[in-house]
Amino acid sequence: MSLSSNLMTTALLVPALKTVSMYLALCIVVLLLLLILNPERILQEWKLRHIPGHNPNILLGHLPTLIKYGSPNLYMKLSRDIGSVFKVWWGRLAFVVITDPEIIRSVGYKCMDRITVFGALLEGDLKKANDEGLVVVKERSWRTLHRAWQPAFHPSTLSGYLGLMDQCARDVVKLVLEQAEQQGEGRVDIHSELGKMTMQVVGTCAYGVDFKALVSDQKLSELLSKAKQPDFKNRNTILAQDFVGPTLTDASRKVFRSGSIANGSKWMRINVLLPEVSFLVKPLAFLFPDKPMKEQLKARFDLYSATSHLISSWKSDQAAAAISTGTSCDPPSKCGDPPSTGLEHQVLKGVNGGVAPGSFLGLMLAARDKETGDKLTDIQIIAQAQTFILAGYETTANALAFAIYLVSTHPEVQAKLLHEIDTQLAALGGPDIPLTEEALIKFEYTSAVINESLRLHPPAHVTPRSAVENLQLGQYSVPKGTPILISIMALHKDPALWEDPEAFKPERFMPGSNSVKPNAFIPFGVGGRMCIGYKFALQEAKVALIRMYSALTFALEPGQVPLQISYGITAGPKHGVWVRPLPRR
Ligand code: HEM
Repeated sequence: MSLSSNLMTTALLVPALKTVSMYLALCIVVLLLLLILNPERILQEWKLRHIPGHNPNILLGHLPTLIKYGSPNLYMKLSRDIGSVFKVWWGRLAFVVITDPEIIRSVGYKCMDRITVFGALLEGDLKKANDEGLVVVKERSWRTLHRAWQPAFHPSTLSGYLGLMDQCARDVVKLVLEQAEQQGEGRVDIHSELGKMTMQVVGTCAYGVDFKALVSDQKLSELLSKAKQPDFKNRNTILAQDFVGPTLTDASRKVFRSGSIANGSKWMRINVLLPEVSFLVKPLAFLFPDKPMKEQLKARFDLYSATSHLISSWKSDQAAAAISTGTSCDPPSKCGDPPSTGLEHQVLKGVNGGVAPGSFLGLMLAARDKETGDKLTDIQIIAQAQTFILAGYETTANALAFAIYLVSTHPEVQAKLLHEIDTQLAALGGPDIPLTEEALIKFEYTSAVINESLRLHPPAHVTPRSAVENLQLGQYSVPKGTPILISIMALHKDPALWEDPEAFKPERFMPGSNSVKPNAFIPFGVGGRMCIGYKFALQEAKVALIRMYSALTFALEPGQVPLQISYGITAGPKHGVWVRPLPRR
């Protein structure tokens, strides 16, 4: 091309480019103006104008501070600076945060729906399996589902879980020693090992099959890599036997890791910042997923497919059993029903030959709507099974890891704990005696240690609600639909409610102490939507501490005080809790 034609092209192109960039700049300005002047945002700001709060950035709200300091730390600061009702902007959406015990109680009882604006970016069945689980579901379906869940936490069912919990706690002691010896030069991340234990417990209770989650890291990665080989012979049978536990442990961990605003996909943050253009953000996120988004989708997919695989195996086992016993199987869909309902459900073989009570899955398959008599749909069942695992695994593992961290940094507490465990076990007949419900009641200091850890480090540090009607929050009124956040952490560390709130003092929770004010301690939430699994979690945590401290103490590896915590959907140790297990016997 000659020089003159080059010059001509440039002369034509430059003004054209200038026009395009001016046009683009104009579009951006208009978009920004539309976002800033967004009527919904302005209306929300107007309706909540009387609620105190720090001035937000016009586009980002308080997001940078929330991410930098961790949301509960900001709520605690604002609660001290402003009072027990204040406004925080998560990007372009204002939440009213409450930290007063009476206001929290009244909201907990009145408001039965959670607001779920920070849900993962999901589509199709993965979205349904998330949205129809008991934690997320709206009030109307919640009642039916809540009724279906209840028998799983009936006192008689809970005592049936004791043998399994006890066996898993003994097994984790062995595993911790093995891991420390073989792979960690004497050190081990106790948080990770406890995660395997809680997964083994919830998984086995949920499905009634040995979850094989309590394995070494090396074995876990071997199993996972085998699970990924598509042409593995008899994959289906082997999956249920060997891969489900490890696959679900790995997937659940990743759901939490990449599911938070701070550590999750940039698309999630954009979605929070620009809810007005969510219809654009979602398809873009699926077209150009970043690493955390890919991790989240893969983990959700694994969780979904492993769960639905187990449900179909469960159904075909039931069908086979029905045929072999000559039970009617007509229509064929009836074969999917579990053999019994309610509390008299089937007793299944649990971990290591121990007896686990009837599985949660069995309950879900047996559940019928009280009014319509309808069964739960397959997707509803998958959603509940998935919820059981997600809600019960990470929370309890975090609670136990925090307890071990706190005990290891407080020798005087450790001495009292060891004394109680040794004396009570000796009185019961020796360290290997199986634990019963009556026996557990006697471990009062162990319970106090768990409660005080849950006060200082509540794994679920916040719980959301949506105002069911125009509400009065102390001196402030808020309109129907206002998103509300109950800050459990701020309540648990309120200096007006707790003497020396940052100190670890299990004595506060000992019988006879009057240090715990009414409604000031709510690690499991409050009202109708309080944690349905709290007794299960407390029983599991107590058995685990008794078995672990009966056999071991833990020396904290240097450089971990104060412990770094990551605040996402739950609060958990950011880099684990690294300890040297020291055998006591
Ligand atoms: C230390 C362990 C645990 C902690 C700290 C914890 C904490 C919580 C909190 C704070 C809530 C929200 C309550 C509210 O909004 O008022 C909740 C809800 C829930 N938790 Fe837990 N939880 C734990 C263990 C478990 C276990 C073991 C399970 C089941 C196996 C479970 C299942 C659930 C379910 C299904 C909900 C939703 C209840 C509903 O909306 O009706 N949790 N949990």
